[in-house]
Amino acid sequence: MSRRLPLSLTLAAALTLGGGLAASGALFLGVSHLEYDNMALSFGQRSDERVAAVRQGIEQAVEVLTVTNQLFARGEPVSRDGFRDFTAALLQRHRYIQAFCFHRSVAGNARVAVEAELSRIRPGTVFTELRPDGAGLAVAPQRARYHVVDYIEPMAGNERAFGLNITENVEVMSALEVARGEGRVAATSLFQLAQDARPQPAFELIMPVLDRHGMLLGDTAVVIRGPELVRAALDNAGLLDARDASRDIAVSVYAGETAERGALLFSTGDTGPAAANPGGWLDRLLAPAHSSRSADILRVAGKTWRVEVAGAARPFLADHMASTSLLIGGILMTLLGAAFVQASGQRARKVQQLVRQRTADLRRTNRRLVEDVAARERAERALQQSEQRFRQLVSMSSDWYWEQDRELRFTMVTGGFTEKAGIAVEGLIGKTRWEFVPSLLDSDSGRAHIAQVRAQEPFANLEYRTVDEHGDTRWFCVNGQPVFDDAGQLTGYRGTGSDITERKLTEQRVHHVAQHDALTGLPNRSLLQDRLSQAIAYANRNGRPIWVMLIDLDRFKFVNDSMGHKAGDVLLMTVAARLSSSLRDTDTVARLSGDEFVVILSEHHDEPLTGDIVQRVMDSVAQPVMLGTKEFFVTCSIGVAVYPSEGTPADSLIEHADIAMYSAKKMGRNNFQFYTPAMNEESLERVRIEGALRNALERNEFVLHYQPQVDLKTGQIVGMEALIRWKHPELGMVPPNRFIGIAEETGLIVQIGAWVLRTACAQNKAWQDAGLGRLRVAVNLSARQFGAADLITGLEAVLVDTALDPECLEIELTESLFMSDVTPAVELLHRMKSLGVNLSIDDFGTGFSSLSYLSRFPIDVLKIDRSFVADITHDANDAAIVTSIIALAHNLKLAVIAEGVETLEQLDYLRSHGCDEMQGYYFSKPLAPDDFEALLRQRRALPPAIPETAEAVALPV
Ligand SMILES: Nc1nc2c(ncn2[C@@H]2O[C@@H]3COP(=O)(O)O[C@H]4[C@@H](O)[C@H](n5cnc6c(=O)[nH]c(N)nc65)O[C@@H]4COP(=O)(O)O[C@H]3[C@H]2O)c(=O)[nH]1
Repeated sequence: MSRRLPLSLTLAAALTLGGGLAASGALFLGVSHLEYDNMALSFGQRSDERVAAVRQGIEQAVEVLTVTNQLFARGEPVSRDGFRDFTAALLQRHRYIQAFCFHRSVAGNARVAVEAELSRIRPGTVFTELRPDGAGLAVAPQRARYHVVDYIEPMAGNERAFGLNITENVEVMSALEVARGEGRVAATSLFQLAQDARPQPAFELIMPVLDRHGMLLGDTAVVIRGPELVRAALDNAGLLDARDASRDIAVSVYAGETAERGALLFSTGDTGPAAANPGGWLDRLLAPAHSSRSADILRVAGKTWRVEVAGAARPFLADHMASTSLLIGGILMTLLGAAFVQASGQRARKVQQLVRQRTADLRRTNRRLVEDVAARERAERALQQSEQRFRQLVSMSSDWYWEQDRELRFTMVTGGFTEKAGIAVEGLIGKTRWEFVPSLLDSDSGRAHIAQVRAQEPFANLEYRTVDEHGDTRWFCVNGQPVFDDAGQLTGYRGTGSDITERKLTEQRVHHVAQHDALTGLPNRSLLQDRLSQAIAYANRNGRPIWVMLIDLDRFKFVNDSMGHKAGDVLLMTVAARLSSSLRDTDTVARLSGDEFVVILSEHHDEPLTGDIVQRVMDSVAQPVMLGTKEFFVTCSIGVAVYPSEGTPADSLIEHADIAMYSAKKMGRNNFQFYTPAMNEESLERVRIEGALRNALERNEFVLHYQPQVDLKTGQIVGMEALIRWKHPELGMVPPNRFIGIAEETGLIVQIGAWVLRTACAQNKAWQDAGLGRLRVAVNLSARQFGAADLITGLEAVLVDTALDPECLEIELTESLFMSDVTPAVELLHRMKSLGVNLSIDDFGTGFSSLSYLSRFPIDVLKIDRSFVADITHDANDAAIVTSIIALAHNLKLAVIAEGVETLEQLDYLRSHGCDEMQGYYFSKPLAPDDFEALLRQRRALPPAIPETAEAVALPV
């Protein structure tokens, strides 16, 4: 790489330098010529000013003399005092005047008189003349005529001139002649002023004084100090002012046409030819013709005056500042311009290099940029797609997206919040969540949320409730997390929200369903427990008792079975409504199960708890109910447990109410009982029974008793019902009513029932084998057994094993077995019937829902429940029911057997209405097998009926 010398000029720089210098020089010359012209013009003006001032000064002196001459020319005598006063003012004003004089023309013979006159003014005054050698004064010789100084002012300083004769002064006299000839003021040549201590050139202006006839009386003259006149004239014109540049200019005044030294009147400097060009060599070089010198000739007072003016030498710069500045500035600018061009050129080369480098760099950068742009475009596309996906997802999802600022105020809510939440976004923007939903400030979850966001923590699943624009309640669920900047400062929150109103409503419905009975809408067992806990807490707080009532409908089973489930449901709903309306709103009515209801009564100060409340409940239930077209009367049994009371812990209230209710039922239904500890004993006994029952079979504690069934026509025993008895070693003989229900509840009835069936069949076969007659044995079949899968096979096996003729076996079924689902029950009955056994319906009339089903059932016998039989002789209703059952059975070709016959009246009634058989204490109680066998052997019988009383249906045997 070649190295360039630092001083090597570029062509552009050299051209700039050359051009700039040439232009600067040309400009300098042009401007300097203008400056010279200006200088000449200025000098001319100043010179003219000075010439005019000199002229004016001399003319002013002429004017003064002319005025003074008028004083004497009037022809009137002029007093010496008047002359003094007259001239005093003029002398004061015109200081260059040496003296005012009046020369009187005096004849030679009048010399003495005049000298005497003058001596009076100034003693010793005589006529004097200048010596011819000019050395002082001498007494004038005798002349024919004198021209003496008669008046002179001021006297002081001019005393020697007083009485001076001037006839011998050629200069003065010739001037007088000129003045007399021209009739105006004339000036003398210069002379040295004799009376002045400091000799200076002076001249005299003179003007003749003539009488009326033109005779010369004398003349007036003014002696003038020449330099002072010129100085005063210049001064009056302001040309000697120190501020004026008078020092720059010299003025010379000559009394004459030429500049002779002897004629020099006044001078401030050299104004000769040497001052023609006062500048230096540069001026001579630049403007050789330039001159600052002038010479003017004036003609004043009959004399020529030469006024020369010359400019003083001045530094070149004083008059050429502009051109010089221009030149220097031009040179500097040229140098700077050249330097700039030089630098620019060098920089341009560097820039070129740099540009090449940068271009290469730029190409590389550009390639990278193109790659970056492509990558960025890909990233932006991906971001757009991502954002589009996000927006689509948000719009499709039930969620919305929200953002808050650092003050936790909403700044944005997207994702169709308005459509999804039913609330305008504007109502949310600018508010905090708790300003939007003030209830958050009052709830535990709300306060916890506020503390959480103030601690700048994320939060999730915050659920709260608000009201939309239609006034509907809406539930929201929101999640959020804080947003921080790079410095870790919180900038806000963002998150998602969703409308969970449907879910909440579903939850509420589920919760309601979970806690309420579907049929009656009353609280169920679960909610009952909650309400009970609250009531107990209330009781504990206030010291007031609560009552828990367990209400069980009497004979609901009958309604349900006889009228169908729908009627049963209607009844339950009616009772539920009546219970609710008969109690206060603060009391709880719940459905426990089936036909069991629980009421919680809390005592209030205005209404103590009394038995009247219970009675009121019973009365409300006991109102007639319309089920379809029929009117029913339903009663209920109520057990009441009181809290607090001895022996009833809080968690046993319902159990104790249940025990009390059982007690009420046992007392004959439509009744209520308060729980007592004794009732609990019975309950405990149930528990004991249940425990003992599990071992009873193994321990052979069961036995069967048999109750004879008698044909009402023949009076003969035609069969017997097998009734189980339990001989417990401690409890003694336990009747079936005390343990059959428990056995059914526990399922033990299936095994017990199988034992009964086998034992009864075996016993019957044994008695038949013993020749005690072809009897029929009736065995109760419980609902649990009826539903057992091995019912048919078990029955078959028993018949096979005992070899009893199936016709000698009667299975007693209850109506409720068929009510839940008729079709499978009918099928099962047919399969049982196909084995050859007889089927009877026990307790008929207490629960059958639809008699029309009877025709579909393959049954043989209807057993009239003993509750109807008990009152047939007293109660027309029951009698009518029994009559109807008998008629119905016979219409269906079924036999009818009445159980619970205890009196002859009952027997007669039944017999008279065509009942086929009877069973009851009137004939025999259930008997132990030995006793029953003895009865058979005795051949005990009823008196036979009168044959024509009724159409009978033969019972199978
Ligand atoms: N007041 C009165 N009662 C009379 C009269 N005649 C008979 N009885 C009683 O009436 C009940 C008739 O039996 P049930 O209706 O089948 O009613 C039976 C039956 O439902 C059930 N039961 C008895 N034994 C069995 C059994 O082996 N299996 C099943 N599943 N249930 C049984 O226990 C119930 C009660 O049986 P028991 O106490 O033996 O009571 C028997 C019997 O002693 C009378 O003139 N007046």
